[in-house]
Amino acid sequence: MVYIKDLKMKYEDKEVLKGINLEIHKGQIIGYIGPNGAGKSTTVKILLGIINGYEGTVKIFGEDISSGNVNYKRRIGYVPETADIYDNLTAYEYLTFIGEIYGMELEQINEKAKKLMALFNIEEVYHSRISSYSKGMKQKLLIISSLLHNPDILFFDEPLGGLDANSVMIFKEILSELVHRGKTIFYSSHIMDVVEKISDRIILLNDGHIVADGSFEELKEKSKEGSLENIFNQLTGFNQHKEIAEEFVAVLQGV
Ligand SMILES: Nc1ncnc2c1ncn2[C@@H]1O[C@H](COP(=O)(O)OP(=O)(O)OP(=O)(O)O)[C@@H](O)[C@H]1O
Repeated sequence: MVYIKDLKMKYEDKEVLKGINLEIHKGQIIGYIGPNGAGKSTTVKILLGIINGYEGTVKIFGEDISSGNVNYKRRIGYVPETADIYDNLTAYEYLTFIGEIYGMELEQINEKAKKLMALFNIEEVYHSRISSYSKGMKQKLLIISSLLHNPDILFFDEPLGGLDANSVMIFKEILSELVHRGKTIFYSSHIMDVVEKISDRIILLNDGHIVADGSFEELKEKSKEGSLENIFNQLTGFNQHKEIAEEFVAVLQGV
């Protein structure tokens, strides 16, 4: 589904991706993790064709995305880390707009959208302006808009922001149901216990390189660490959380 060969990306002089190689197969949930600023969103944005100027080869559904053919985007769904949602619109208007971009029929969009809003318990705001939504309600709308056109690959960048515990449970079940039906999911997040539980394969990006790639069990065996959080700390060479926290509080107190 996704083929990445020797992917490099620079912003001005700053080298963010330093040669990434990756193949992702159908029906997998990939947990894509790494420290802040490691280049996770950059990778996703390259795959989505949002940013150019990279070096290397990127193929989606077997086709090189630099060919200029953007048809592959019809088969992709995306929940960005931060979304510029048109919040003067109502959900009805927004989802109609998104659905039509993907070539769906108005009636089909409306029927699906209403049902999905109801399943997420936000049907009563279908005709309210998005600006009046809570954070979690907006996030549910974003999730719905990424899935409405039934895409084959899903890119989720920190998708749980603002969701309550019940909705998180529903969302995790949705992911496993989608994967059962042959969808492929690329899931980038800092919430390690969720990544640990849902991912078939975990990829850790650090300093522009992939430093770990395997199932949670494989990573655990290799690094001899317990939780994914511990493995993350070990592989990114981080063990000063206590000292940093103490110093932080000392600075606050003017010690
Ligand atoms: N448009 C841009 N122009 C210049 N530098 C950028 C731009 N976008 C990202 N960067 C830089 O590239 C690096 C990687 O950013 P990116 O957003 O891909 O990281 P990330 O792994 O998703 O981080 P986080 O976990 O904090 O979301 C950062 O140092 C960031 O400052």
